[in-house]
Amino acid sequence: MQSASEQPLVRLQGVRFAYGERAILDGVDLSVRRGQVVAIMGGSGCGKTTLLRLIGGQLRAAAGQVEVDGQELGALGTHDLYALRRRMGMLFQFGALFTDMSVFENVAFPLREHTDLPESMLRDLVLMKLNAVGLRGAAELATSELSGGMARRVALARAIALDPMLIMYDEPFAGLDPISLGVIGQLIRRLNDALGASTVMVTHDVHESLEIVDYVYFVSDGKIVAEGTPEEIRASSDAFVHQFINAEADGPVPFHYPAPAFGDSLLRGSAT
Ligand SMILES: Nc1ncnc2c1ncn2[C@@H]1O[C@H](COP(=O)(O)OP(=O)(O)OP(=O)(O)O)[C@@H](O)[C@H]1O
Repeated sequence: MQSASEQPLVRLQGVRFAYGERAILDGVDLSVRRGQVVAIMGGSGCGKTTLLRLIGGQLRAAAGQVEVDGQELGALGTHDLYALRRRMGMLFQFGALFTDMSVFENVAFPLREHTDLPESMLRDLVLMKLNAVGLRGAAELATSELSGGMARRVALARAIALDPMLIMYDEPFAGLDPISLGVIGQLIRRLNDALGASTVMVTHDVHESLEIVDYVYFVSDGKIVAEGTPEEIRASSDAFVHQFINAEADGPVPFHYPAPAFGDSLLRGSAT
């Protein structure tokens, strides 16, 4: 039997999920070992965010198991699920900040919500988190005074405010210039290691991610179609991986939505 420290922090086995009749995931196996930064990649709409929401317990699998820190989410009651969720930091697309609060108050928010810390301790903690993302000096700024890259860093500081064991990011690089993108990538890695946490991130930025992650899963058609370390991914001869990392328009994922031959459509004088 594996000891707790050898057990993956996150383990999905045979996970199926559907929105109504529409199957999104079908037999997904995936695991995140403690201390790892893992990327989930795949085309638009393939179910990456859905995977994060299943791990975060906001959605329940229709079949299979989702385990976090040895606990099977499907078996947890609301109270235990909330307790587990408190130990996860989540930064969903663009990590919207509260615009009517200062940088300091944005990071303080989860601490005020979930703890009864005295104000002086709370202040020290917020400043430590802001320091970790290089923005201690920006504590009193309004969110309107931040650049896009700075706002993302504040969102990161907020996501780690409660020292999570698992940090999840959905498209952490979206909309960033190349320099901020590099800064955020390095921060994701550094914060993970400094906190002794594990990280799962959903991203389209293959090259940035391969620099900082330990392992990558590729999702397509509801399944994991490829996986490996960055070295294995770079060396992979798998057609899907090749298409994805070289940003080719056509490959196993076709450029064209299925349609009758173009000539037939034109002859019929219809768009289909
Ligand atoms: N609440 C919902 N109800 C019904 N369908 C949904 C819902 N949320 C998402 N979907 C559909 O499920 C599929 C998977 O969505 P998901 O957001 O997980 O994809 P994704 O891989 O994260 O996409 P993207 O990279 O474009 O963000 C999409 O086709 C989406 O349209």
